[in-house]
Amino acid sequence: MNNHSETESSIHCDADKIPGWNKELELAFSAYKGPYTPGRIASRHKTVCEVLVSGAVVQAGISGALLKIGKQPVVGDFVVLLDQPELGSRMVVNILPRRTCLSRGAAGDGGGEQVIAANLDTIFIVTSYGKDLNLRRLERYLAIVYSSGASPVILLNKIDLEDNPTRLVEKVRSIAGNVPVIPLSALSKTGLEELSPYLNQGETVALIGSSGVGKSTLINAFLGKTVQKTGDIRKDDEKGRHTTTVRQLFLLPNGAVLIDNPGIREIQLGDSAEGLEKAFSEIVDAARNCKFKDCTHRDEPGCAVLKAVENGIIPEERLASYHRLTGELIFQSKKAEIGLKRLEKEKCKKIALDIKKYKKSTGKL
Ligand SMILES: Nc1nc2c(ncn2[C@@H]2O[C@H](COP(=O)(O)OP(=O)(O)OP(=O)(O)O)[C@@H](O)[C@H]2O)c(=O)[nH]1
Ligand SMILES: [Zn+2]
Repeated sequence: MNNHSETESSIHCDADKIPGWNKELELAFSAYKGPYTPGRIASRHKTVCEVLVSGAVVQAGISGALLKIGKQPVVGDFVVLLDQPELGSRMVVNILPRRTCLSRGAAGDGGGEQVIAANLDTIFIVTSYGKDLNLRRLERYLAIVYSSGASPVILLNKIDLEDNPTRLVEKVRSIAGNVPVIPLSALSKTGLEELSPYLNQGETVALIGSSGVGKSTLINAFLGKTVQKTGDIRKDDEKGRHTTTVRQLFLLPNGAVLIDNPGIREIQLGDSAEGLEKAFSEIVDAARNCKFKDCTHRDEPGCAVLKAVENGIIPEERLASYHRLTGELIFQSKKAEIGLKRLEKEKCKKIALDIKKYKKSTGKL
């Protein structure tokens, strides 16, 4: 395939610099001499990527050698491109070190983690008034975002549909700790200015949240035009139709970067132990006074967490949520372990077969 032609794309790159490029990346890239150029992944398809380079969006393939060692470029990645115009080829040959990365537990029985996007400064967890507002789901998102290394901000979209937004904002704040909770309406463009502190030049913000909460509408509002199709909500169950299909990076006129994520219906915790501790910091704090170091806060004597629940300091639902998510985490890591063991077994089998083949070919069998 000739992937060297510059593509027409909905992604705009007026800046003659790669957004988010910094000194650390410069240093990492300085190891590459010759026909190599830096770029940033704007969208990833199965075998091709759209890549922001200085002042343009280009298409590039992914080097087989890179995939072979398990490196998968994702949206937001800063990459090294090998340009060979004489061969009509442009390839992503390496991924520069990731500052932060948003992952989720991989689907299927192999366990492990799947990186969704990289090099994010802030993650907007978008939820909306109505049935989507689910504190337990927000707690899960918070744990995932904390473990990514990016800072979470909760957006409560569709305030135009709510008579008493303050009550709901307070409800969300009760589980959010120090995380900002911002009520807004993407459709009527109210409250959007509250987001400007997170959208400075060179900063990268990703949006996550269920399908239909208004992520695409929000991106369109920021860009001042329709770049992402939005879906109508089915009246009966308020579940959004899945309208966004590709995870994509958008450049705002001021040089900030927004990354949309298609509605993630079921997001698993992956390897978010640290994130979980941050999302439930009041439980972790209370647990320091438990009698036993390995207290599970279920029925042990001298459990300071259970006492805090009894005294109404920690809501019972918070502890139940913590238990449920901790259980999931243990399940995920077991799954990953089983997956690894299976992989090892397969590897051993292959080595044994190779030895057999070798012996056969040399007449030793
Ligand atoms: N009333 C109201 N409706 C909104 C608002 N924001 C978005 N919507 C509507 O909600 C529906 C879903 O919005 P989208 O922007 O497509 O949602 P999404 O989160 O991008 O969904 P996916 O692409 O499936 O992940 C559309 O019909 C929007 O017009 C808002 O602030 N108020
Ligand atoms: Zn305890």
